[in-house]
Amino acid sequence: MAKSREEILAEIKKCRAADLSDGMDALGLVNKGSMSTEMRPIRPGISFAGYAWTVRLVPDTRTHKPCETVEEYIQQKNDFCSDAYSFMKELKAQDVTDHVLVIDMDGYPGGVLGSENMMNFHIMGMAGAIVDGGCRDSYECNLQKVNAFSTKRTFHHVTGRMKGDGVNVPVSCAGVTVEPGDYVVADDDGVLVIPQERAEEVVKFAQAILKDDQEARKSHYESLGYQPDETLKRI
Ligand SMILES: O=C([O-])CC(=O)C(=O)O
Ligand SMILES: [Mg+2]
Repeated sequence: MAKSREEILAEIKKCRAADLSDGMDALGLVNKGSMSTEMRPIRPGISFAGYAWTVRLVPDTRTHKPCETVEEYIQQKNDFCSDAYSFMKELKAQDVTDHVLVIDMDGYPGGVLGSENMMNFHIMGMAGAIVDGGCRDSYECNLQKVNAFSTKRTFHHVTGRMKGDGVNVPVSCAGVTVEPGDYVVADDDGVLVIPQERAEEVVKFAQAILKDDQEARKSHYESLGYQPDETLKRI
């Protein structure tokens, strides 16, 4: 009997991106879901997996007007925000537990992810966020231990630079086409996207690869007198 999405995700979470990438190779899906090496975690040690919840942003043709008052600036920023962050309305209306926000902005260095909204995504139960674009407020994001990957780090705001162009549509993120609901796996090695229709098979190979690796590494730990750690008990 085919496994449920929840069962598949639970199994994916136990594997490393490396095992799942090997599983993709085993099916002939070589390099198919591999995001570009520019896509990096904002600090070492972040690892998560979940269902893709996609957003596409495109360049905004309007530009910032010089403002004379703070009120004028805030008004302008809010107008731009309602376009760039129009996806927030849909996000808030849905159960996005265990989902990964995948934002395609074609590598533009606008800071769509920041220390405020990343905490908001965490509160909503999202596994993490990935952007082919910018993350800002890096110091606070790391202090708060939020799960962000990006191809750029920046101080730029996204507003007035990008605007919404669709949610839960197929997107192209760091070289990979991501369909809503695909499995997104992120760890220190990078980001891998597993097509939902092949995930169960990928996991089968990945588990066998991981099991072999655990056994080999366990015996190396013994030879070197290392204490076993959690990486020997993933499955
Ligand atoms: O304010 C924004 O839109 C982006 C940002 O810096 C944050 O979420 O902290
Ligand atoms: Mg901020």
